[in-house]
Amino acid sequence: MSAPRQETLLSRCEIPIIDLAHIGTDVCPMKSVVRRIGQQLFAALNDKGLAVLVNHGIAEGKLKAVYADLDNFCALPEGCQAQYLRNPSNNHGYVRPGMEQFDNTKKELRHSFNITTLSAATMPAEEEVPQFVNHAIPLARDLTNLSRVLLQALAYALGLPPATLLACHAGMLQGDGRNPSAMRLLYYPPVPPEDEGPPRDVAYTRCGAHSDYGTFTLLAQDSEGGLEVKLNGSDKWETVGHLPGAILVQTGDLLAAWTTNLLPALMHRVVVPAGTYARARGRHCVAYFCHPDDGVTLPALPPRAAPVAAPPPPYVPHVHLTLHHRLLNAAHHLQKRFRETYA
Ligand SMILES: O=C(O)CCC(=O)C(=O)O
Ligand SMILES: [Fe+2]
Repeated sequence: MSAPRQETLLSRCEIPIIDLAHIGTDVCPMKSVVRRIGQQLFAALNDKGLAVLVNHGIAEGKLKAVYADLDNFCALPEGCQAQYLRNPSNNHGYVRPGMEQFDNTKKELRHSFNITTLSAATMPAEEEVPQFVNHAIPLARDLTNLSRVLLQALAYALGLPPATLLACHAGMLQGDGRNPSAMRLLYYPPVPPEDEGPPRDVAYTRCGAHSDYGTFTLLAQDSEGGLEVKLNGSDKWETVGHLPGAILVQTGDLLAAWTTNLLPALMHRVVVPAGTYARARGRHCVAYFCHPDDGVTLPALPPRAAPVAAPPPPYVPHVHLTLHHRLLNAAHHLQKRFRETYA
């Protein structure tokens, strides 16, 4: 008898799907389409904390190519990988399993390659991972352009002139040190079978519970599963599931702080899937963390014309993200979170 199919948020149609057809990664999309996307995105982030983007124009092949490149990078000798280790001053580079921990009670099995600048000199060389640069740079540009569309859409939905948020995020992946946005390639290796695992008191996970630190995150994942979220207002972990070709968008800490929780930050984690077969398979994902430029002050939000369906959950700010200081201290918030999570 086959195993029962797992119910997920996607299989139950509980995550709003936003169709970006007619936009692609165009730099100059149509106003009416952007306005409609803004309304849908605002409603989804307000109600759930995440949405699914389809017809976004980023071909699946581009994702598969970087997944394979990261596999090849992870197979290099440690000494060779060491040239590309994460630089704490710009967050660019390779993060070995255990170097970044969200949950200190478990061993987090995850390889990441953070890309914060598009300079080829900072990426694996052609003779080490052929095509890494040729695949990663166009994908990073596509995800930056997609983020720019969403920033315009959000501005409309928040009642701001459409270019307002774009102007606050002008430095995304420009590599000039004024904006901490990053594209992160992730590979979660197979997890040893339970009976061959580490001593009983050490548990494995893939990524401990956290919310992301910036404005929003775009997430493309393969079909292996394991991503779980707590929807807005809920304390229950739920499995997201997989929609082929789709990209998730989820709210980060800064958008939550700026909107005083009208758009709350989404708590999420990646667990090791149950069963020997699923544990023995690796998982791949690309995350794009969209952040405002360091030092910008996000504009005050106009009062909302109509109340949203449900009042936002009470906003409990990080001490350094209080109402008075949150806008000036985005960079400070990020540095604090990096200190907490990186060994
Ligand atoms: O792998 C995933 O699906 C999520 C990764 C993640 O949450 C992160 O790197 O911040
Ligand atoms: Fe995350």
